[in-house]
Order: sequence, then structure tokens, then C-alpha cells
Amino acid sequence: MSNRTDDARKRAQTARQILTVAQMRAAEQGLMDAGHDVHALMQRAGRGAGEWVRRLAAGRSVTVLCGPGNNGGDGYVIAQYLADHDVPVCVVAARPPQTDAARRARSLFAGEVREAGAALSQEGLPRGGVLVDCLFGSGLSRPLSDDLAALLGDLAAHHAMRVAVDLPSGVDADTGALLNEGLPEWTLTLALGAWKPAHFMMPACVTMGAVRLVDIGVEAMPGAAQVLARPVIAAPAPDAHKYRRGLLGIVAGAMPGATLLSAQAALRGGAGYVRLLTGGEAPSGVPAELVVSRGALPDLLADGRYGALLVGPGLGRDDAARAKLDVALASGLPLVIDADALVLLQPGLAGVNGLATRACVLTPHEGEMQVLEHNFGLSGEGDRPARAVALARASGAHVLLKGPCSVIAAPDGSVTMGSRASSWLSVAGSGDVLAGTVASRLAVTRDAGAAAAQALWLHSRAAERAGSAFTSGELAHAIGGALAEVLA
Ligand SMILES: NC(=O)C1=CN([C@@H]2O[C@H](COP(=O)(O)OP(=O)(O)OC[C@H]3O[C@@H](n4cnc5c(N)ncnc54)[C@H](OP(=O)(O)O)[C@@H]3O)[C@@H](O)[C@H]2O)[C@H](O)CC1
Ligand SMILES: [K+]
Repeated sequence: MSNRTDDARKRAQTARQILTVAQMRAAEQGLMDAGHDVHALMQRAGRGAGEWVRRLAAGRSVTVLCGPGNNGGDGYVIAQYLADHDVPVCVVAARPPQTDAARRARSLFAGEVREAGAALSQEGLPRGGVLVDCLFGSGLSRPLSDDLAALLGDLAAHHAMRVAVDLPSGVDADTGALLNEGLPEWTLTLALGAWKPAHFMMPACVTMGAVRLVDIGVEAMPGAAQVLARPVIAAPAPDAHKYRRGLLGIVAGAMPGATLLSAQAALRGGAGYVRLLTGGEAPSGVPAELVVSRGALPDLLADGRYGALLVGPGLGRDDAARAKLDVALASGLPLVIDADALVLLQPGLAGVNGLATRACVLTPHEGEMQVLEHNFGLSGEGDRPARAVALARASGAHVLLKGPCSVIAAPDGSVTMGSRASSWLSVAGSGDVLAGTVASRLAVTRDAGAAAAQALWLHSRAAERAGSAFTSGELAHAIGGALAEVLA
């Protein structure tokens, strides 16, 4: 029983790993060393993908476009699987197979193959229900030539649904770059064996439609990035009280709107008690549930019961803001640093060296990220996961790099990638809601990695629950419902 549970946990973990082309090759080698051969892996991958296509086709005809490599080989296996299940299928061979495994897969396909090229007229190109793209996968090394791009575009335009196998042809697996202009949009993309970075990176990920993983038994690779998991959040303990549940302090600044928005989210993110820490008058519009503590920040923080602090939303960038950031850094408390505070953060500030010894999350968007990279003397080179890792290593904090595909990097170099989030999140105040949610989870968990991951998921789910054209206030209100979905 426990072995079975262990196995299930292991498979769930490997189902979340994201492998670069080099890591995928190493994983494939691992399977070879364990006695599998490419033919067997291709059969497994092709049949798994074929089952998805069979269901999607629901009796309609299928065209499989096959390229020269093993992605093309998968295509012949898919075609044979469909034929075996009485689905009308035709293969278009864009190039003859070039690998042993692909040649063997083709030889085992008993159905019709039309060779692309001058002899195949426009009229000879099949039209039908579902196009399956097995032109290129992770082995794509350059843009598609004009003839291949035209063939792919023509077939895509003449099929109602389009399935990309492993990756859409024309997509760079490691970076998510589109190597050609005008590439088709896909209904479904089936990742084979493991996710690739492109499945979670712009601009490729928005062309892929729904994405699903086909398991072929790839083992866990050390150091692999992980897909953001749906969290499991425990309800408060039976004997919990507001302080034990988590007291969060939110440092108020010059612009109360952003601070209050982050507080609205924090109140719904699980913390037992949220206090607005202000040196002056309470801003207008403070909800009754938000306790306002007035006084000098060092005095207010002398209360030893804080679980976490949030500094940044609405803070401003003047000397008063700088002084508050200094106090927050000096407090040694678990910390979320967002917005203006990110721009003020400098490696030379007292307390910055201590970020590695406490739970701390930085939540920059792209513009703030560039300022941080400049301030921390980082090159800013590489893709977003690599840049987030560089900042996490340099600062000692977890970095939640926001965007359509957000990335979380830990100071130890580990990376978690979020799935594409609702484009309605591009609304003013959305970042304040995220920061408040991270801070709330940090006050509860005191764990920067867990808080960032839970909050990113909750924020994305809250957007789905809020629907379309929501305000950031409505988004903050939806955090509670998202949390209720993932209670243990
Ligand atoms: N990794 C696994 O465990 C499994 C992977 N499977 C599938 O295999 C592909 C990767 O297969 P691979 O053969 O490495 O790559 P591709 O099929 O994508 O194609 C590579 C060949 O295409 C040539 N190439 C690359 N770019 C172009 C281009 N723009 N135009 C023309 N030709 C191109 C390349 O030649 P080079 O000139 O670059 O040397 C190769 O000949 C993976 O995506 C999965 O679908 C298995 O089936 C299961 C196990
Ligand atoms: K493909």
C-alpha cells in the first residue's frame, strides 16, 4: 500500500517536471540504460498521443503531418493507432524519415502516405477534421523553410481542429521563441514524456491551446524546473487564534489605494490578523476588518507577534519610504517586498545581506525586475527563469517574477513555472492583490517558497473565478473562494 502511495507521489512529481532539450536527452538516455529502446518509447508516446487524438476526432478524419525526425516517427505511430481504431487517417510525409526509429515506425504504418513536394498538388492535400502536427518537436534547430511553413499553414487552415505533438512546429523548446512568423494556432498540444520550457513561456504558450502531458515513464531529473502545483492548504488548527494563525503587518505609504488593495487580498488569504501600520492618520476607506496601528514603525514592530511584513504597495519612493524600507529590512521578520520598495532596494542597504537568513519574497514585474538587475549588478541576460534565478541567488530572497507566465525562483536555483494566467489580470492593482496574497500566506506558513507558490496559484484561480473585465477589488474578493477550493 505504502509502496503504491510512494509510486503515485513519485509519478505526480515527475508529471510536474519541465525538461530542457538537454535534460530530455539525458532522461531518454536514462531510459535506454534501464533497458528501454527508442522504438518502445516511440510506441508508448505515439499511442498515448493517438488516444487523445482519437477522442478529439470523434469519428472525423485525421491528417498527420510527419517530419524527418522522431517527432515524425511519433506521427506514424499515431496514424497506425488511429487506423487500428477505425479512424479515417492519412499521412502527409513532409520529409522522408531520417532516424532508425522513425523509419521503423513508418514501415509499420499500413495506411496511405502522401509525399509532400512538387508532385503533391494543392488538390492532393487532405482536408479534414483534425490535423496532427508531427513535423518537428524538440529537435527543431532553425526556422522552417518557406515550403514547410507554407505546407503547415495550408493544412492548418483546412482542418477544424489542430493538435501539436510535443511542441508546435516552429517553436523553440527551451525558450518559447517562435522561429517563423504566421505560425498556426493549436487546439491542443500534447507534451511527450515531460513538459518543456516552451509550454510555459511567451510567446509560444499562447499558440498552444490546451496543453496535456503524455506519460512515457521518464524518471525525475535532479534540478528540473517544476510546474506550479495546485496547492493544498490546511484550515486553521482547532485551537488556533488570530496571532497563531498569522499576524501580517502592511506598511502604509504615500498612496493608500494600493496598500488597501493588498490588505483586501491579505484579509482573504488565510492570515488571522492584518494590521495596517501607519505613521499618520488612517487613510479613508479602511475596511472594518483591517486594524490600523498608528505610530513610528520601529515602535509598532516591537510587538513580537508579527508573522510577516509587506512593504511596497503604495509606499512611494521618497526619503520617508526609504526609511520605512530600512526599518522593515532591519526587523528580521519574514518579508514581502513589492512595487516601490523593489525600486528602492539596493544591495548596500543594511538588512539586505540578511535576506538569505529569513523568509523573503520579491515580487517584481518586468520593469521592476530590470531596475533590480541594474541595482544588483546583474547582466539581465538569459530567459526569464534564468534571470529570476540570478536575482534570487544575488539577493538571497525568493523571486516571483510576474507576467503572463510567472516564474518563481529560489536562492538554491530551483524554479517553478506558472501556467498561462488569464489575460484579464492585466488590470491596475492586480500586482497589489498578488503581493497581499503572498504576504498573507507568508504570515501563515513563514515559508517563502510555499507562500509564493500558493499565492501565485490563488491569484490565477481568483482571476478565473472573477471572470472577465473584473476590477482588482473584485479580484481581491475572489481570493477567499479560490482558497476554499484547495482546503485539505
Ligand atoms: N525524448 C524522448 O524520450 C522521446 C522523444 N520522442 C519524440 O522525438 C522528438 C525529438 O526527436 P528528434 O529526432 O530529436 O527531433 P525532431 O523530430 O524535432 O526533428 C529533428 C530532425 O529535423 C531536422 N531539422 C531540425 N530543424 C529543421 C528545420 N527547420 N528544417 C528542416 N529540418 C530540420 C534535424 O536535422 P538537423 O539538420 O538539425 O540536424 C533532425 O533531422 C520529440 O519532440 C518527441 O516527439 C519519441 O518519440 C519518444 C521518446
Ligand atoms: K510537432
